[in-house]
Amino acid sequence: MTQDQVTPFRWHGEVLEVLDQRLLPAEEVWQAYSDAEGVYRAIHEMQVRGAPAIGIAAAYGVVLAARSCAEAPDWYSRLGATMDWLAQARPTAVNLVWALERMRACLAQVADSADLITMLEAEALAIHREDAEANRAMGVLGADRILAEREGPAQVLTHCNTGALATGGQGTALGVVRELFQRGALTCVHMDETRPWLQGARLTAWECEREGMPCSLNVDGAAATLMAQGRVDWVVVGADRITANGDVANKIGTLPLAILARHYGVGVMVVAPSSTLDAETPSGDRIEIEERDGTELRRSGRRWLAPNSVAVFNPVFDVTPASLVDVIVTEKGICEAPGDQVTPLDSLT
Ligand SMILES: CSC[C@H]1O[C@H](OP(=O)(O)O)[C@H](O)[C@@H]1O
Repeated sequence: MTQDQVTPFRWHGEVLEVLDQRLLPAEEVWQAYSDAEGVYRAIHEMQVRGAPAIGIAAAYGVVLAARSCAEAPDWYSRLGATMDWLAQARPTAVNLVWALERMRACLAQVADSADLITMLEAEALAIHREDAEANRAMGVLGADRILAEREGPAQVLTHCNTGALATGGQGTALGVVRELFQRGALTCVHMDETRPWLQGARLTAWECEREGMPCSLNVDGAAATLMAQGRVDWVVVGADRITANGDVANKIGTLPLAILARHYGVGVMVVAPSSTLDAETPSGDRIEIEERDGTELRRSGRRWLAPNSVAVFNPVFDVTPASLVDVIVTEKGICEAPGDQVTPLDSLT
């Protein structure tokens, strides 16, 4: 893969290729799927991950399912059931459901099964394209906001992976970092390794190193010291779901970062496309937080990190209250101090 072609998937009309992110950075292995079952597995097992990316992958999964049932008399009901099933691949990122609802609305427009695949594929490609466009717009808005109140380049800290591997384009939070870098306005991007899945160490560092970005990897627990030493101007993170009151579900470890940032006077910027906004859920306490298997903490590959019998608490997301967020950026606008707004999503949609 050349430097400017980092992408989590490649669509070939009848096959979706997925870059297996479980194996990065050591190996670049592409898995090919020709049915929705494979795409479900790729999402559930986190071969492909990242809120926007799993929505896009699921949309392509619907096209693959349509190819397999377009001749069946019950193609409409079978595709509806497939969408319901794909929506269960992971519970927290609303982008998955949002993309499938887009596909469901497209399906409702199909009058003749002869048009089924063409129409669904066009919708999946549009969802992918629009995400890439949203990434570019958020990069500009987020970089402008960071540079608006400072002289000279910025030092930022990211959590998890929110780059090209997590989206259909240049990334959300990491897309803002890319924009700063391209403007010559990035001193350093500090990357939380992001235990236990290590998206920061394995994925964000891989993306940044490939592009020659000034970057530094740190254990999650070192973020406080970086802030105490004045080495972070902004914490810039993504999101998996932003509720009506502006609460933010994101990778586990985001909440403590926001608490630390408030203590040290560091800004917290959440960068997410409007497909991450969930006006139907009133507040963060109503979000289903995915818990994954304890083996993700007990072992790393063949190496045991803890006794096999030890109990494990492994929620892979947490909820940051709107009151601890300074700025939310979508491709459609910015919301300052969402915790002070009655309807914080209004300026973001
Ligand atoms: C722009 S990706 C948004 C979000 O998705 C990641 O979660 P996961 O790696 O488990 O799919 C992380 O929470 C990112 O911030």
